Amino acid sequence: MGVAEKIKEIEDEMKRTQKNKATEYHLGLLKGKLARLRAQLLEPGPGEKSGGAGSGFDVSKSGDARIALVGFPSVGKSTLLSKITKTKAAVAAYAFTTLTAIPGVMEYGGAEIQILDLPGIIEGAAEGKGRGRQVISAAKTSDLIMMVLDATKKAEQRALLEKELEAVGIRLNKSPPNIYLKVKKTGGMKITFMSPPKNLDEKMIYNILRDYKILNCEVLVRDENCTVDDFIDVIMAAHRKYIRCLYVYNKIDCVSLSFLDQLAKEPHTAVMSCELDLGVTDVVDRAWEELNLLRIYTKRKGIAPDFSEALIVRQNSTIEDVCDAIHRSLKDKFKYALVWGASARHIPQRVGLSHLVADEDVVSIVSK
Ligand SMILES: Nc1nc2c(ncn2[C@@H]2O[C@H](COP(=O)(O)OP(=O)(O)OP(=O)(O)O)[C@@H](O)[C@H]2O)c(=O)[nH]1
Ligand SMILES: [K+]
Ligand SMILES: [Mg+2]
Repeated sequence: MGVAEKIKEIEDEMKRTQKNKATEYHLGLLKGKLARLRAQLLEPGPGEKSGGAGSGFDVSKSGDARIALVGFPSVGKSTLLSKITKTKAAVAAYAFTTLTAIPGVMEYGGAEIQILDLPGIIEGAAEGKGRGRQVISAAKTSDLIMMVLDATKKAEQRALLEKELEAVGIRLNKSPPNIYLKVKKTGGMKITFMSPPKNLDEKMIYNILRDYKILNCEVLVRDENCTVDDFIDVIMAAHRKYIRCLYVYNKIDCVSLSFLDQLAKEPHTAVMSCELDLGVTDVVDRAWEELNLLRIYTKRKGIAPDFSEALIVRQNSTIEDVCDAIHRSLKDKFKYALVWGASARHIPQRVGLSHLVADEDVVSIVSK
């Protein structure tokens, strides 16, 4: 039996099994097995390279961050790429117009963001339908997934896509579960809960670990809300990727205003019409926010700052991080910095290395 058939068999058994106290441990074990098989399915087959060199999906990363456009066919992914970058991808009303990964560069206030337009994916993509596997592997390399959805299509499309991404180990808008797991050579299993868990117990964890042949280890569950799925994610940590996701509903020119209002209220969601050029700049701004990056403009004494080139640092960065981004030894010569912008109490503010910077701050470093 092939891996795909084994997966199908387990999924069918899970559907058949009623959820109750008596079946809970058995279902937990099935979930664990399913996670293992799914990881196996993603391993490249004989003679098949992962990502597939030459397959049109091996795009090298460039710029400060990468955003992947993921969605069903003909939702407008390529239309969006053509709108926000200089790259022109083929756009057409038929499904699977795009067959490979097409990179473009989006300039955003001195930051350069790579946008990866991908072929449409369909239900069953995780199991290798269409080019699903390559598309999802490409999406896995991104810093943000923009899930492009068709506002005129049924609401289920979003859940279906989420399920496909889940199946290959992508976790959207989630943090890694707060569970510590250390595999050891000897000593048996030591399982500890920081507070009584609501959805997990020692027996469940013990059974799953045994099934994974992990017999010596230390487990500390730090969050009372952790579930069996979370625990399996921790065991499978090498195959899990936690990625931010912005849900983008396109084609709002074809829906009613009240429906539009309803969509726009969902979390991590933006709405647009590429056709009417409505909301596209808002989508771009929202994507930038979701990336959690800051643009810092440096300024030399007596010269106006250059806003065409930004230094990119992570959220919660300090002047010290800004120095490191400019040059590794700069902070050794650091005397103070002058800051103009949202992080400054007055303008300019004279600050030290520990000062937290904000997006679009202008910084001038004064050295000894
Ligand atoms: N009404 C409307 N149509 C749009 C909008 N944006 C794109 N389209 C149309 O939707 C169709 C599909 O657009 P594409 O950009 O090719 O879609 P895609 O998601 O890249 O499709 P695949 O590459 O086949 O997966 C085209 O006919 C576009 O003209 C929009 O905002 N409103
Ligand atoms: K299309
Ligand atoms: Mg396309």
